[in-house]
Formats: sequence, structure tokens, C-alpha cells
Amino acid sequence: MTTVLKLGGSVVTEKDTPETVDDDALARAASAVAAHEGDLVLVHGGGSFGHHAAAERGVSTAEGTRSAADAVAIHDAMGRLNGAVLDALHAEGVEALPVRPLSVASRDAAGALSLPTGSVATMLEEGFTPVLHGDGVAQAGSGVTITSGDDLVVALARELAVDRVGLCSTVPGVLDSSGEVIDRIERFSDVADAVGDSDATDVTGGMAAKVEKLLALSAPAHVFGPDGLSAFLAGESPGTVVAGRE
Ligand SMILES: Nc1ncnc2c1ncn2[C@@H]1O[C@H](COP(=O)(O)OP(=O)(O)OP(=O)(O)O)[C@@H](O)[C@H]1O
Ligand SMILES: C=C(C)CCOP(=O)(O)O
Repeated sequence: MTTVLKLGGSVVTEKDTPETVDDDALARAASAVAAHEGDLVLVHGGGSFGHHAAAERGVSTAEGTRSAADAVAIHDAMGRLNGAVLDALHAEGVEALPVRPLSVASRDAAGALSLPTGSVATMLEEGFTPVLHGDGVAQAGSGVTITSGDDLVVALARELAVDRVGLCSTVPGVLDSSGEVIDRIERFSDVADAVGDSDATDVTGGMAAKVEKLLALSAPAHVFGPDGLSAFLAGESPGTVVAGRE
């Protein structure tokens, strides 16, 4: 049983204060991950590390940079957060290893992501927990643009034999226009009026972009908050199920 789990940057950082880890939230998430049995691929988002670094330099999913210094600055900010995530996982006894997209992933001119997954698959076979993160990635015709952790989740779910997909964000699920958690989403048009961008600095699009990407997956995906993380890892369905295409 292989699970792909994204820990939202909004969960593991203080998203409004540049380069600030939410140590307590990260430690709780690491402890929930440590209790999981089965193969797990982790992805984390940018939170107050990647999004601030990218926004300061005018780089987003649509606007690239041709400055190596800018791309490396964004990548380094994500490296600092990745280091904090790995430290928290190691403290809980999780044998976590970094997999850093800038060096291996690419996008074509239309934005389609290629992510070689040989290292991830072999790490899993050898008993490690790979930890990827949203990053700057070279894109044909645009220099380096931002690839969200959400896109990495989708690529991993397509390339590996993944049974479960989870996105842990700060919200308890996808909320309807009255603020209630929606149980199940089958079509984007069902929620188009309710979902929007992130409240915080975010160059990759918030909840609307997440729902659109997850609907394209063949497997169902779960969107939940930190209180739902242990339940998700135990095989339950907290928050919102975004139905796959089958
Ligand atoms: N209908 C909705 N339901 C839930 N959240 C919504 C909705 N519309 C907009 N949002 C926003 O989307 C945010 C979640 O997206 P965001 O990209 O910030 O999360 P994340 O993946 O946890 O963080 P990061 O992008 O840093 O990894 C919520 O915090 C909220 O501000
Ligand atoms: C901003 C950067 C570098 C990564 C964004 O990843 P996300 O938070 O998963 O959307």
C-alpha cells in the first residue's frame, strides 16, 4: 500500500512571517507520519519559505526567471524548509531522504511536468521515506518557473502505483460558501463559486488550483486539516474526497 501525502506549507510554517517554521505543527505531523505503516512518499509546500522567496523575485507558475541567482535563492529557501522537515521526521525515527525537484524535473512549454521517479521508487523499496517539495523547475521557453507540491503529488500518483493521495492543509477540507466542509467533489463546476486563492502569499493558486488538479487524477484524493492527518494515515476519509476520473 503506497500513500502520497502533501504537508501543506500553510501547516508546517507560519505562512505570513517569512521563513518561519511552525515547530509544534511540524512535530505533530512528523509524529503522525512516524505512526504510519506502509510505504509513504511525502511532499511539502512552500509556506513562508518558497512563496515569499518567489514573490519577492516576481517568479510564479506563469512568470519564469532567467536569473540563476534568483532560481537558486528560491531553491535554497525551500532547502532550508526541507531541512527542517527532515530534522523533525528524523527526530521521530522516520528514515526520510530529500528528493529536490530543481535538479531532476522539467516542464514543457504548455506546463506539463516530467518527474523522473526512479530514485523515489528505489528509496521506498529500500525502506526510506522520500521527501519532495514544491520548487523552481526549468520550463521550456520560460526559464525557471514554480512547480507546486500539488503538481508533484499528481505526477507521483501517475508514475508510481499509488493507492491513496492526501493533501493536509490548514483548512479541515474544501469549504462551501457557508464555510461547511464539502464531503465529496465530482466536478469543478460544483465548487467553482466557493473555492478561491490562498489567503496568504501564495504564487501557486490556493484551493481552486488544488481541486482542479486532483480532479484530473485517476485515484480519489483527500483534502483535510492537521486534525485529520492521523485518521487519513490510518485509512479513514477525513475532510473532502475529490473523486478521480474513473
Ligand atoms: N473553498 C475553500 N475551501 C478551503 N480553503 C479555501 C477555499 N477557498 C480558498 N481557500 C484557501 O486555500 C488555502 C489552502 O491553499 P494553500 O495553497 O494556502 O495551502 P497549502 O497547500 O497548505 O500551502 P502551500 O501552498 O504553502 O503548500 C486555505 O488556507 C484558504 O485560504
Ligand atoms: C513557492 C515554491 C517554491 C513552492 C510552492 O509549492 P506549494 O506551496 O506546494 O504550492
